[in-house]
Amino acid sequence: MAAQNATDAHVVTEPDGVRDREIGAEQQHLDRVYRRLEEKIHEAEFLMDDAAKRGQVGTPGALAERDAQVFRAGVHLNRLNSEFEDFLFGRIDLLLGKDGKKGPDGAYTSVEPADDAVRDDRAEIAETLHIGRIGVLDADYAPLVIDWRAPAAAPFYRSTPVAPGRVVRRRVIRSKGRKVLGVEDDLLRPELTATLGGAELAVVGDGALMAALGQARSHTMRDIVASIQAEQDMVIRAPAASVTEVEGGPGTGKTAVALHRAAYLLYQDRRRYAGGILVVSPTPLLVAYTEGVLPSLGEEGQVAIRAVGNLVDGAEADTYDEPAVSRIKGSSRMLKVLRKAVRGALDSPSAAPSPGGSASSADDGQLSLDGLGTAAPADTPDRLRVVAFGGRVELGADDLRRIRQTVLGGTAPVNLLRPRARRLILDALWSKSGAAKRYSDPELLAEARQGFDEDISTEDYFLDFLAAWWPELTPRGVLAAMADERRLSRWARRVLNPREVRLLARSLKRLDEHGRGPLSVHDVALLDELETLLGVPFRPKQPREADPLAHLTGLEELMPERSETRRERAERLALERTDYAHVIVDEAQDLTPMQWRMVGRRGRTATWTIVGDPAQSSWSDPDEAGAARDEALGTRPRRRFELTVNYRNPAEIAELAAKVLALAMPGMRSPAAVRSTGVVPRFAVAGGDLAASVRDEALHLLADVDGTVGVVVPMGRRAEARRWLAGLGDRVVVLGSLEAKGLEYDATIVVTPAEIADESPAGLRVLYVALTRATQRLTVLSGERDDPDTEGVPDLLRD
Ligand SMILES: Nc1ncnc2c1ncn2[C@@H]1O[C@H](COP(=O)(O)OP(=O)(O)OP(=O)(O)O)[C@@H](O)[C@H]1O
Repeated sequence: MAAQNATDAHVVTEPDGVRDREIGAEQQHLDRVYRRLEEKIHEAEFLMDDAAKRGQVGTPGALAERDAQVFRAGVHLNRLNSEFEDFLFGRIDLLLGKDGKKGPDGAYTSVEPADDAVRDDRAEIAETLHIGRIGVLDADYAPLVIDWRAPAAAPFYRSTPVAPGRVVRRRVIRSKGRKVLGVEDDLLRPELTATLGGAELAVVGDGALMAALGQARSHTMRDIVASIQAEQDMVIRAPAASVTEVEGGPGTGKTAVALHRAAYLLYQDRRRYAGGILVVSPTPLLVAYTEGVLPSLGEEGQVAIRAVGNLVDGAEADTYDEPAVSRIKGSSRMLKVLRKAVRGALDSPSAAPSPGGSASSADDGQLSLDGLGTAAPADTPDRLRVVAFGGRVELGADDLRRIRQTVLGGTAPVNLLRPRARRLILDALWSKSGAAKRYSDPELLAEARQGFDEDISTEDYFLDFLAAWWPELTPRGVLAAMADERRLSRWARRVLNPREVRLLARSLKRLDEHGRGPLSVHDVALLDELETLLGVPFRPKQPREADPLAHLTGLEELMPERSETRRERAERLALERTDYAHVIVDEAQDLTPMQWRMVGRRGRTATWTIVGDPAQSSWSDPDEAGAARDEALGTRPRRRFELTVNYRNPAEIAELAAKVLALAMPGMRSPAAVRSTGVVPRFAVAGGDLAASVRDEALHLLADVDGTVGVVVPMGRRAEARRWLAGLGDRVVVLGSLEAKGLEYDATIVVTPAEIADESPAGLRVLYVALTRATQRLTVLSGERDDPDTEGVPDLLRD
């Protein structure tokens, strides 16, 4: 059943004066809470003051103690200050519980009422709990406010008239600063005559959910903490173990639920999750839209929200490839191509960060060597010549090729193979020098060999040769090397067809020879894969400079620098690829196979929450993406939830969108809209001047709604559409069809639907996304290609 707990609940029209009296009662409670908060702020300030004084003692112990105290007090003060505004939002009035046990928050723990709590449909309220963004206890440790994430707050969200538990009345309190503005009640046991302190329980208002949904939208998402619905609450509070998968149509609250879940997990187990929750979002626009939600829930800094194109440090994708190229770059076939490319790129100098390698010759010692890659500084040397024991020893192109092939034989990361290559080169030189024959005594032989190795391998020429012949490759460099169509077709043989090779190579020409230049969203997953395939070689740590505490602790003496052990290296590599404790994937249906691999690497030991809607997928091959998702999640058990109610679109808009859903995914059900506005979508037809039509429609909608207007255009029309709408103010936003994902506006114009649908194989699903962004008004503006009928209804949206 749909979780319309607030909408199903019984609502009573209150007699005059009741509302004011009830608001007054809540005001009194809020005043008490504020007095208590002020006391706590004084306590925190005192603690900081005291801690600062202790710091003056100056011993290392006192310093550490001061730091810890100041930190704790600072966090405390910060939380109190930031959550001071509007943090009390709910109240539940409860029957007597089955047992009389209280939890750590001071509330009774029983979910079910006592057998004798109700007699002849009459009952006395036994407990009243106020719910807020943080918990506040009074001086006697009785709860003034319960944290919304505490178990005692769950009935506020979960109780329905069908399963009310102990809840008789649920109240949403609206306040601003210190002032209570209003209350909205739902009666969950309408059959009861309940009393509180002898007086009959009052019921006020027409439902908090509807009040929340009717508000004008701004450019940022609001939290839904005061009106979370029962089916949403089940997801938010689901145990963190393994994988929680959530599916639901547009507007069912998936993004909101995912963010509230992050806050809930932090509350449940802060030690485990602090700093370790990653939220992967499809676009930077959605990141910007949602990033205020967690701070409004009192969680700042512990959760990283990153767009999928910004997951790799230092790589900010700001470009979209055309659909045919995205399909190639996102496909798991790329893995084979990249594996070949990292090995092949050793012969393409641009893949190295800076061309090294031109070695100078020298004949001034017992040994000299000469890396003869002289044609151009960046060329790979094809000969190595040393003078040893008075004679010349040379490795030619064939020798070097053989050594390289031997070293590259396995699947180890290419950048980590240089030590092995170096060893084989020295072996080959030694063997060619014939020196082994001169020593019959094995000890002398070993000594001579050691000397030979040390002498050669410390010479600058040899180091230069190695740097040129086996350069450290960078992911960007390899990507740039793939822009060479001839080379790419070698690496992609039997994986990509010639047309695909051409498209891929051409799209990478945006980058210069070292891979600098604008990256597309799909390039980023390739870079991440390349980084794994290449490996990050160990670099000895630079001695640390001026650590002020070093002389106090003596730690430097206790821990001298050592070379890295294999285990340390494994740990370091694991750390470098930041691994999160929990990964939340929003709009999961859009991740390509290569992106799943990238995200999977960030959650190898994580628990997961994955929210998405297959009907909104812009990826053309859901089966391939599904397989990559399975691989990223491994064998972890999964728990599935479905969200069934659309809180965003009025029924009139949802019905229209359902027509496209029926074309895009026949048989798929769209979620039930929770409200209707009575305003049907408007159909308009652009005359000869599309720009003027779009502008006119935008002006209409600006007059119709108080909040935002989103204009969704085909990806290729983004730049011109921005010009068409210039000067209309910041309530109007232009979006390419792929950028509309996850966002919402009070009013939306969908421009030339057929063009959006034709943009890619997943175009109909992309159009479905565009049609489901509006909370109040929708205008569909057709062009010629839409074949509109006399009413202006485009072919795609007719019955
Ligand atoms: N319980 C609720 N109370 C108030 N508003 C809600 C509730 N649930 C969802 N909403 C609102 O409904 C809108 C849609 O929510 P959200 O963006 O999380 O949905 P979604 O499932 O991620 O949608 P889409 O798949 O289309 O991106 C938001 O404005 C959100 O605040």
